[in-house]
Amino acid sequence: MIVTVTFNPAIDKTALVDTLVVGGLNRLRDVRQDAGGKGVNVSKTLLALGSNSFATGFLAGSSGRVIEDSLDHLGIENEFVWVEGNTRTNLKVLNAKMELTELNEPGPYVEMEDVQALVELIKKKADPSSYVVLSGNVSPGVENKIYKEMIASLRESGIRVLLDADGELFKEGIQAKPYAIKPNRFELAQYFGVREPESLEDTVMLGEKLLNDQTRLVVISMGGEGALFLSEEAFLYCPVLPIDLKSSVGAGDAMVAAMALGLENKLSLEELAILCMATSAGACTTEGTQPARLEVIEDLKDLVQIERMRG
Ligand SMILES: Nc1ncnc2c1ncn2[C@@H]1O[C@H](COP(=O)(O)OP(=O)(O)O)[C@@H](O)[C@H]1O
Ligand SMILES: O=P(O)(O)OC[C@H]1O[C@](O)(COP(=O)(O)O)[C@@H](O)[C@@H]1O
Repeated sequence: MIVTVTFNPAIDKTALVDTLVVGGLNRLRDVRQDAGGKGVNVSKTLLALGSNSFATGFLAGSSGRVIEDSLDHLGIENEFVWVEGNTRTNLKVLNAKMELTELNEPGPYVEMEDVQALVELIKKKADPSSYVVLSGNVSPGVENKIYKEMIASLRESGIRVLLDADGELFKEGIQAKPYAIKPNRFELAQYFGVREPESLEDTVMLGEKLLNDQTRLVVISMGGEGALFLSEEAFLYCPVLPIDLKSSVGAGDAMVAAMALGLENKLSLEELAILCMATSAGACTTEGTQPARLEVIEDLKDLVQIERMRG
């Protein structure tokens, strides 16, 4: 069973504008809403891939109900800890050049006792065969060391964690050596306090420093430049797939879903890379944060190219 944990879910509002004017009036078109937040998107993608998951985290107010209803409607098993306030709405604006501007709200306040309730819920659902996906930002009130503490505590119960976070959450979380991680190139550089590496070799050099006796899989996503897959088995580079881009929001989450499924199904690194590339490219072919249909993902798999950098 894959358990997805979203501390700070969101209703994702995606809209188009010809040119985004900072400090001026912008009239949005093609506005659409999706139940989102990183873990929620991972669960939705897993469903598209034909896999069940259990979605949990924090929800609040009427926006929280919208997300819960959406998961129920899709048939995704879920149980959230309910807190005061209202789940956030995040605005994603794409201009005519398909450049994305994201405006993410902070989300409702969460007390430490709510975090305790969440940890108990996760432990009730997960067992040593489970992968727990910890992804995204946390709500105000939650400390940056939370993922680090949760990874350590889940490990005591034999549960493996896949971490997808940025900034301090990532920095702290890494210290507890999660089983798998998916930084993008910016997050990787931020972690090491360096400028974004330009070459694949330099990116690999940073990424391999994060592999260790417990962190067995490092996937570095590079947006329109593809992704790197590092494990003790091999180091692989996959160039980006040629697709008709609709929205890249949720592409990272799609990749995380494919990683979790690949690990659960014990795929080889090469098979896992193919699934990740096809699933994330598929997410880019849909509007908003919707995952692609399984047939689309299957077709995209044929386009994946793999360059072996080591192993
Ligand atoms: N324009 C694109 N065309 C095809 N695939 C893409 C595109 N943008 C992203 N992807 C795929 O999605 C993956 C994750 O995207 P990325 O933007 O790196 O994630 P994140 O949102 O986590 O930063 C990429 O590694 C790539 O496989
Ligand atoms: O928790 P954060 O870091 O604020 O990110 C939340 C946002 O990320 C998303 O999950 C999309 O993430 P990706 O584009 O990285 O896949 C949106 O659904 C959501 O609004």
